[in-house]
Amino acid sequence: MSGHGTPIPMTSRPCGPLKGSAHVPGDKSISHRSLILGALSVGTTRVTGLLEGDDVLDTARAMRAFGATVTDHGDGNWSVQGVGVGGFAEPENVIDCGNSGTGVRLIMGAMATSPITATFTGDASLNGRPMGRVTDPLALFGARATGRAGGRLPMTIEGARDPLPVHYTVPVPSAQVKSAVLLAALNAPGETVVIEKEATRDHTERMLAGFGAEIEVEDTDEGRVITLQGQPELTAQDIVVPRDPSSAAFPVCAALIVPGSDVLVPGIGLNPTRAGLFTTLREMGADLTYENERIEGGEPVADLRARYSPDMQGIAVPPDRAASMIDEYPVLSVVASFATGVTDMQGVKELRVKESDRIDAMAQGLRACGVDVAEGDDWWQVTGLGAGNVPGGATVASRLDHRIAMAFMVMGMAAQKPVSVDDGRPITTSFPIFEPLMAELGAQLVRSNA
Ligand SMILES: O=C(O)C1=C[C@@H](OP(=O)(O)O)[C@@H](O)[C@H](O)C1
Ligand SMILES: C=C(OP(=O)(O)O)C(=O)O
Repeated sequence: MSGHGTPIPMTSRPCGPLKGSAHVPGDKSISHRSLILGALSVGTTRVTGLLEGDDVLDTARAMRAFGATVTDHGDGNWSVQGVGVGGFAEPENVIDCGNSGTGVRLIMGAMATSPITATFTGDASLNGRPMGRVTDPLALFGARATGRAGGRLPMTIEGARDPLPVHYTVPVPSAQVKSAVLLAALNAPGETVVIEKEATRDHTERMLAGFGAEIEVEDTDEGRVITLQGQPELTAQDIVVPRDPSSAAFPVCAALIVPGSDVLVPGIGLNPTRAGLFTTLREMGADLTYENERIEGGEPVADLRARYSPDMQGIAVPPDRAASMIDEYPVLSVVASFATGVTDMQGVKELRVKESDRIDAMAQGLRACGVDVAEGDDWWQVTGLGAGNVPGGATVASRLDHRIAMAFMVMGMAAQKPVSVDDGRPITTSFPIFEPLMAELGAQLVRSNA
């Protein structure tokens, strides 16, 4: 998502019951990691079900720029011929990671312990996001970063020539920071230890083990202690990417608020570090069930069935659940508008440094649609109006943020009047088939202002 060109306004009109099956695309986090670890391994990694959203396509291009051979075989089947740990070549041009925080931060980590220099940039959203959280620990390995004021992109990273292993406690709950450190540690001789006080998504740890790295994870009083031995030979793998719970959130939440709906969302990854939204919705009284629970590729997977739930109630979402649903707060706040009572979301400061300040973007949009929102630095509260009582009828700024755009499209499906966003283009960063998939279920989305 470049942010250049002409915005595409999008409107969601109140619709009849949503019915049918929603096959959402592959997991974004696992897709990025498949390409990056594939590029760092020896042999050919085959990936099935890769998310072909802009964020992941930017990572694929970046891996080519560092010397890997990345091939699109069609239908989500990709292969990556890796260069091995320490084998990255110096890119000839600037690496443009588009809208993707995960892409840029993980790739910076992956190159920071090789004797090469690379310059990174992104769109207006990514260029406003903090990178110091990644470049601080990368400096401990011996890498040097030069960027704009406040640690912003564009930024040049000069990789460490003689990297040292590190011992690092991640100061913010961020899987991107943790992963950047672990990927940098791959090319540092000796043992790197990363500690996270709050557990965040663990796809990097799981996948590193799958590619043959020596990695140990221990839950202690200090938090999760991850120990990785440097300079392993990673061996190419076959990876089947589970469907993305963060994308499943949209058809699931839409079904809960649109009268008469009954939607099945099959094959969703339910890794506990990702499934917080579904737990929260069930606590609110949502008719959301897990069917056909199973293990696929080492990850828990289920078919989610969501039915219209007119009696949901606001709850206090525990702060220690935040990391497991961090990308889902925008759409949760939409569901909360259709519940009764207050939904209280605490410990969510990280929402302010995503593709947009998501508390501010949602608060302004929800208020414009007739919903009361209170907010502080790291919390916000939505006062629900009850099923069928949300006015809607506004055009909301999507701020180069796919989750904001999709959340308001979901709201328009069940509000009294249509809801529009000024620009729907960011949606393709993570959910390129959002429009046809939701239309197939019965949503009425049009590309223009109401
Ligand atoms: O590691 C990842 O794949 C991600 C981590 C999260 O970001 P933070 O690490 O900044 O919390 C999340 O918001 C993002 O969509 C994907
Ligand atoms: C925060 C997100 O992504 P990223 O940080 O990778 O841009 C997201 O997808 O909601």
